[in-house]
Amino acid sequence: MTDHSSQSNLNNWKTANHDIDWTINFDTRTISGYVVLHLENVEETATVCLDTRDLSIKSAKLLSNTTEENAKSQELKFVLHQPDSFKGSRLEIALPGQASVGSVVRVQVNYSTSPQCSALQWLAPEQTSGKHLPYLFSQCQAIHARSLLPCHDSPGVKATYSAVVRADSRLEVLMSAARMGSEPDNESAYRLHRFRQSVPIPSYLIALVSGHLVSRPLSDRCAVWSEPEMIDDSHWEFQETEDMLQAGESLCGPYRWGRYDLLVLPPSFPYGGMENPCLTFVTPTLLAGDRSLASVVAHEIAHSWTGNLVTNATWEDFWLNEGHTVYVERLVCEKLYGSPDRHLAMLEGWHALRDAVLVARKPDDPLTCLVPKLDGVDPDDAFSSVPYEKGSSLLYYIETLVGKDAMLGWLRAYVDEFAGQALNTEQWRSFLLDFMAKKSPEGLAKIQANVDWGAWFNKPGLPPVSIPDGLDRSLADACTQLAKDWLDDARQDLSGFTADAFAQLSTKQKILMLDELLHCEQPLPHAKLARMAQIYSLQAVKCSEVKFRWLRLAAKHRYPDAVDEGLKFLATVGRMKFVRPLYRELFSWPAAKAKAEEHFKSRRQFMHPITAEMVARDLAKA
Ligand SMILES: CC/C=C\C/C=C\C[C@@H](O)/C=C/C=C/C=C\[C@@H](O)CCCC(=O)O
Ligand SMILES: [Zn+2]
Repeated sequence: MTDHSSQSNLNNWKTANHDIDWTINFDTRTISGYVVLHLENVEETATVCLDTRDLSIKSAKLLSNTTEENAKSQELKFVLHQPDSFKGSRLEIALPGQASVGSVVRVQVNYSTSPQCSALQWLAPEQTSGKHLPYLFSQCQAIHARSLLPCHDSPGVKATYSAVVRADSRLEVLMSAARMGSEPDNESAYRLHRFRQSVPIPSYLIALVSGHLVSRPLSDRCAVWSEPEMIDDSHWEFQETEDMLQAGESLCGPYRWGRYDLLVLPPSFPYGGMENPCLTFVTPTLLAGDRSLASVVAHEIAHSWTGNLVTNATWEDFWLNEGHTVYVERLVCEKLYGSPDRHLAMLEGWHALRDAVLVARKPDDPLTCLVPKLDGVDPDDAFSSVPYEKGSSLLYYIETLVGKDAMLGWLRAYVDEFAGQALNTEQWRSFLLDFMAKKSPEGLAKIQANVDWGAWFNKPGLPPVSIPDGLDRSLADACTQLAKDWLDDARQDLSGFTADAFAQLSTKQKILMLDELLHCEQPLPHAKLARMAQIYSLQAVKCSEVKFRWLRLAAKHRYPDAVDEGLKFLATVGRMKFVRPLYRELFSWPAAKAKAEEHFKSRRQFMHPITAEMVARDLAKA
């Protein structure tokens, strides 16, 4: 298997387990310690080559298989190669001799991270809600784990892990693993925390957080964690978590991870959610006050099967993780909120796909293929809504061909077949066709007659089938009509527009209505924007998704208030889904560019390193 995003010799070894020992130093903003890799040779070699980025390697040792002999463990020679433009530096460790197939070695690497570690954001107390203790959190997907520990940093490599983490005794420490207790550290003023992840996971799912954290139970197996200041709102917002988990189990089988906890992070967290096993990380922008954005939790729950159990072998097959997870997310939400909600979500998703393909990129951009070539491409640069929405559209299209019962039967069989494994798109297609041949020959015939695999997998731009054409629009029509009224009304007098038409829409409908306006090329005069802002109170709206769309719409039509309002919003959120499009719109507006550039440069030090890097790349292209 070739993973263009890794420089390790992962094909020579099977990684069984990582033993991690970390000490967190908030003063130097580094983590120091070691990792022991338990490796079984699968192809003869005399080296262990690992992915690293910005790590300071102290030593490498070959551990004996008995603890008594460890004292005599053998120092190993190593070379840390020059860094690649985005893959980091290969760590080449020389073994004392050729390792033969089937032999097992335990290699310990002692190292420390850099303050510039791309997987970590260090927050000073003033950047937290509580303002009196520091905070640290990780984000490893796609290829940032290598800045946290030397490893075979590829999603096709799955291993268990154990961890011992020492930290300031005033702080909690959590990981993407079961908590195995904590105690005062004998040798320091730190507290020592123990963790165990017994389900093999890829390195991108290793996660760490340390801060002033408290928790509230949501069910026997679910809790929500956050800083004390956010725990009440978080506990209310995510009350549906256990229901979503049970809905996921009814679709995909038993939940295999033990606990399902949620962590609500500080505003700088770059994504809506991250499916770290046992401890999903979510952005505080989900705290809408009406549970309207809880579908992100349904998404992260769905990853417990599609992505975390059944995993893309490389990042070129990212749609296997995200397309399936969006498809399952919307089936989960259908069980909680009904079928019209599922179709409304698919219509909203189609807007996101159009935006990704026609606005953020160009329709012929090879990175808008469902299965892009990533040789020489940083996965962070390739990231977009395409694998999520073109991928889930393909699955929904197949459902319309074979019927929902056959599709749900396939989904469960797919999870059962590939749980614990990683696969690529060709393996996915083979399994689908084999399953249908056995269970639904008529469905197979429809797939073979209608699905143009080459167009779906390898053609840039929108898919060959327009999904919205066949959807239930019962919740969408009011949104589309209101948007059309604003666009088509030629009167000077706008008093006919009242607050009620918008107020009676649900939050999800308001989001769709604003997307209809946003993705229309018709001009929107400033008088209309001013009337809309006034009667819909858009400057004061709490829901981040509504607020973002309003600001983007206003900036797109060069409405002057959008500059200061937009920059004020950008100073409060770190979610790239909002930050990048809004900065891009302001960077593209000649009258606003200098102010937006200055704003970014002044904010950069407080931003997550991934977000800061991606906005800098957007600015360079502006
Ligand atoms: C074709 C793309 C190939 C590889 C990209 C893989 C990872 C990209 C890296 O940037 C990590 C992405 C992590 C995403 C985490 C959560 C998302 O599911 C949600 C993003 C949108 C949101 O904020 O809601
Ligand atoms: Zn996802």
